[in-house]
Amino acid sequence: MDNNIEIKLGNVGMIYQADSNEVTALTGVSLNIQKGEFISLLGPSGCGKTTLLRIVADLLKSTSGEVLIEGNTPETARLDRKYGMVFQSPVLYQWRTVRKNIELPLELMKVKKEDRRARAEKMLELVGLSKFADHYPHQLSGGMQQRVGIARALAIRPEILLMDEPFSALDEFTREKLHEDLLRIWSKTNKTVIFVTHNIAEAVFLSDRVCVLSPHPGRLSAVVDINLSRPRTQDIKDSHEFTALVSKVRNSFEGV
Ligand SMILES: Nc1ncnc2c1ncn2[C@@H]1O[C@H](COP(=O)(O)OP(=O)(O)OP(=O)(O)O)[C@@H](O)[C@H]1O
Repeated sequence: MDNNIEIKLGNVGMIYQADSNEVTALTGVSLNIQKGEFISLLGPSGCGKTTLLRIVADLLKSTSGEVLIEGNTPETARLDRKYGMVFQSPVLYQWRTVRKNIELPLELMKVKKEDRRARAEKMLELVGLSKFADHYPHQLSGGMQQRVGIARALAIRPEILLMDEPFSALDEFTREKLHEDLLRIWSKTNKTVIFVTHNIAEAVFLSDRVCVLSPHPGRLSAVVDINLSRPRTQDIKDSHEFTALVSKVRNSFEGV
């Protein structure tokens, strides 16, 4: 086995039972994800992106196939706290300060107070919010709240960061800034990232590989290598290579 493979998906399928109907959300998804890789799951609404992310996270069990996280089940990986999750809405506790929101998972893990404090400080610095540690969520912009969500996910020191359309509710300017910030954080922390999106340019800008999911039924129709140099800044979007990759990804959808 390749020691560098962190996540192995073998012929993963998911059939939901909805009343008397069956919905095939995913069929035959096979993919190996390397440690430290930045992967996007890209596709239109209903192609099974969230389903696949939830299967990896052990929030759902696939109905066929196999998922291995460093050779173990997703359940083992979850219990070992290998996952950090970031959702479209950061779900912050309004009565807790930014610092206290970031400390919350550490409290649940019974991490000592001084250690919690120190880790939260480090995370605040990483996401550029040190000055806002004692603010409450409603005092922050949407982009800042999402940074708190990222800091909280990273506080438990997960190996794998699972992100479900984390920036889709943000305006274009904020989103672009967060793209660059996320890449900086990723390069500093060496996490494996699975990033769900339906935005082609976002997937190309961020990823090492873009996994294209096509609908009816949800399946992996292509995996496109994004061999753009790093670090990446917004001006890369003006390059011929970038536009060529966006076209290549767009042309790899089937039945959309
Ligand atoms: N709990 C459920 N019961 C029945 N069908 C479901 C359930 N959850 C999802 N589905 C169906 O499975 C398919 C894939 O859904 P999923 O949410 O994974 O897609 P998605 O690509 O993440 O979509 P979106 O971009 O809109 O979030 C869809 O047809 C959806 O209707």
